[in-house]
Amino acid sequence: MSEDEFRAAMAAARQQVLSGSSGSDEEDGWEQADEDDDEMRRSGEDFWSTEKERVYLVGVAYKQQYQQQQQQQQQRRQQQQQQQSLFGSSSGGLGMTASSYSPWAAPDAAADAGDGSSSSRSSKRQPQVSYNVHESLDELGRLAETAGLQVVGSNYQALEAPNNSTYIGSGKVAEVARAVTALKADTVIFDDELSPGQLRNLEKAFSGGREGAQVAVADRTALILDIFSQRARTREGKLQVELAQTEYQLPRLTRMWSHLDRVAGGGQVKGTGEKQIEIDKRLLRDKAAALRRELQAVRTHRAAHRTRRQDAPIPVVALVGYTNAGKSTLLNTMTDAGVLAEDKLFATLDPTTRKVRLPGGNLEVLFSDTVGFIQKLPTQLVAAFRATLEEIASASVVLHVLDVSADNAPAQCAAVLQVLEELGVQDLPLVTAWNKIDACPDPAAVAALAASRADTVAISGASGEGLQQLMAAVAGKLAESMVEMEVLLPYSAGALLDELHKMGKVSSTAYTEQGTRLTARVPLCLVGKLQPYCCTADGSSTAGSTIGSVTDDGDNGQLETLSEDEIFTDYIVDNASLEGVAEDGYWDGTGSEQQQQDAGDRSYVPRSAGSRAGKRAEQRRRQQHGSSLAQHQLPPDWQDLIMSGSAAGSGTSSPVTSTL
Ligand SMILES: Nc1nc2c(ncn2[C@@H]2O[C@H](COP(=O)(O)OP(=O)(O)OP(=O)(O)O)[C@@H](O)[C@H]2O)c(=O)[nH]1
Ligand SMILES: [Mg+2]
Repeated sequence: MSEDEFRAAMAAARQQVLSGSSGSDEEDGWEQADEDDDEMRRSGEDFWSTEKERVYLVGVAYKQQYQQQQQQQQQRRQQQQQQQSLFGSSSGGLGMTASSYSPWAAPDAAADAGDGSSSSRSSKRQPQVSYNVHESLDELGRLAETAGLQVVGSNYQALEAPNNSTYIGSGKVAEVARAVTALKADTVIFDDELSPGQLRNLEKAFSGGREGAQVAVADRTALILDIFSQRARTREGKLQVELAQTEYQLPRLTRMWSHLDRVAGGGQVKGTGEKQIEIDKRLLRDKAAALRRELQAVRTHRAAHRTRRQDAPIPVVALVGYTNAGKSTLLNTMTDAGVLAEDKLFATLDPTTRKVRLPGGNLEVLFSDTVGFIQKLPTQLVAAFRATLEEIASASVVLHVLDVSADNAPAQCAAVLQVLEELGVQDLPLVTAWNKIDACPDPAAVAALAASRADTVAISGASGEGLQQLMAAVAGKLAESMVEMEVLLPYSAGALLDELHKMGKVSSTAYTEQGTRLTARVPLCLVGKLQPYCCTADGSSTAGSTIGSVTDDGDNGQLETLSEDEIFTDYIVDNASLEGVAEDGYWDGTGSEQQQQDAGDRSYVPRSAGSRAGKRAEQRRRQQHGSSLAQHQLPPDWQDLIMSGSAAGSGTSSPVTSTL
C-alpha cells in the first residue's frame, strides 16, 4: 500500500467513524468503540514514516439542553466581563478590551444537536446557521495542518453537556485512547477549550494513567495561539501573541506542577514556603505585566515616529472575512500588492494597506487587508487583533469577502457578521463580495442571486471577474456616506480645493472676495480638514468653533452640530525611515520588494479614533447609511439553492431574503 493509498484509507476510516457515529442519538451508541474503525486504523501502521507531530482530533456535538444553559451562562459572563478588562490599561485604542469580545471565547451553543452541530453564534436576530461537528473538526484539521501537524484521525461524541473531569464520556475516552495507541498519535487536540483539570485527566487517560504523560492533550485555543505565534511578523504582533499565550497558560499551570510539593522548606515547616505553582503563577503574572509594559513602549515608540498625513486624507475600505475567504487574493488582483495568499488558515496576520483608484472618477481609497475571522476565536487573541480592529472601526466602508463556494458558506457568513456586531461596527456601510464564484457549480445562478440582493456583488478575486461591479458598489457606498458641507476656501488654499473636487461632489461654486464658496458632499476623511473653512448661512466662518454647517444627510436634512472632537479627521501614517518611500508615505517605485511591502504595511489610524464621543457620533451618523447585517446573511439551505439553480430565477423577492 502506498502512502497515498494509506491516506485515502485513513480518510475513509475517518469518514466511517464520523458517519457511523452520526446515525444515532443514543448516548450508549456514542460510547461504543467501533471495532471496524479500529481495524481500519491498524491497517496503516506500516506507514509512520513522517517526522511531523501526529495529532488525533476530538469534537463534541452538543445536545439541546446544554446549548440553552451555555447561552444563559454566556450572557451572565458577558455582563460580568463588561465590568472587567482582561488586558487592563494596555487595551487603549478604541477602548475595546478582550472581555468586550467574550462571545468568541466560549464554546458556542449549537442550533440543533440532531444534525451534530457543535457550535454557532446564535443570536435572536440571526438564523441558526452553525458549524456542525464534522465541519468544525475539518476546520480543526486544517488548523492543525497550518500549524505543521499531521492529522491521523478524528472522532466525536454527542453529549448533553461536557463531562466535568474528562470532557467526553469515559467510554469515548477509552475509544479515543485505543485509537491514539493504534495510530501512534503524539497529541490529542480537542475542538473546544478544556479546563486545566480536564487536560490533566485526559493526558493521564491517553497515556495509560501514568504520570508524565507521553501523549499530550491540547485544545483549539492552544492550537490557534500556536499558529499566531508562528506567523506573527511585527514586533507588536509577536508581543501581543506572547501576552495572549501567557494569559492562556496562567490558569493551566496546575497541569504542570500539581505533582510537586512545596519547595525550599515547604511541607516541613507548615505555613512557610511557597508552593511551586504559586511561584510559577507569580512568574507568569510578572511576565504578562512585563509584556504589557513592552507593548506599551512599542506603541509609544511607533506613535512618536508617525507623521500626520494632513495633505492627503483617503477613505479606508476594510477587507474583512472568514479566514481563507480570499481577501489577500482580491487585494493582490486589485493592486499587485504581493500579499501572501495561500490555501491555509490565517495566512495573513498583519494588516496591509494599499491604494486603489475607484472607477468613474478620481477617488482614491485605501484597501486594508486584515486577519481573517474564525468560529470559536479565543478571547486571548483579541489583543493580537487590536491593530486590525482599529482599522475596521475607522473604515469608511467594510467590504466583507465571503467564500460562497464553501460548503458551509452560511455558517462562515454568520460567524463574520456576528464578529462585526461584537466589534460594534454593524452600522458601518457594508458591501458583501461573494467570492470564488468560479468554484461554484453554477456561477451564473450565484451571480443572478447576488444581483437580486442589496450591496452584494459576485466576484472571483482570483480571475478578476466582477471586480468592476465591486468597485462601483464600493464607490456607491462611499458616496452614500458623504456629508454635505458649505465652505469658504481662501484662494491660497488651492491644493485643498483640488482635493475637494477630487474626492467630493461639488454642487455649487461661487467666487467671492474672500475666496471660493462651495457646497459639496465630502467623504468623512475630508471633513476635519475642511472644518476650519466651514461657513454659516450668513457667510461667516466657524473656524475654531463647532462645525455648524456639517449636515448629516442621514438625518433627512436635519442639521447636526458636532464638536470638533466628534469628527473623524485625517489619517496618520507611520513615518518609518524606508528607502523608496515617498513623502506621502507611499512606495515611490524605488527600493527593494520588501521595502515596498513595508511601505504598504504601515497602519493608518484615525486621529480621533480613541474618542468615545467621536465614536458615538460616528455611529449615529452612519446609522442611516449602514446596512442591516441580517440582509447580508446567507440562508441555511444555501447549498440547495445554488445547486438547484433556483437562485437564478429568484428575482428581487429571492427565497434567501424570505427565509430570514
Ligand atoms: N477558485 C478560487 N480560489 C480563490 C479565489 N480567491 C482566493 N482563492 C484561493 O483561496 C485561498 C485563500 O486565499 P487568500 O487570499 O489567502 O485568503 P485570505 O482571506 O486572505 O485568508 P487568510 O489570510 O488566511 O485570512 C488561496 O488558495 C487562493 O488561491 C477565487 O476567486 N477563486
Ligand atoms: Mg490573507
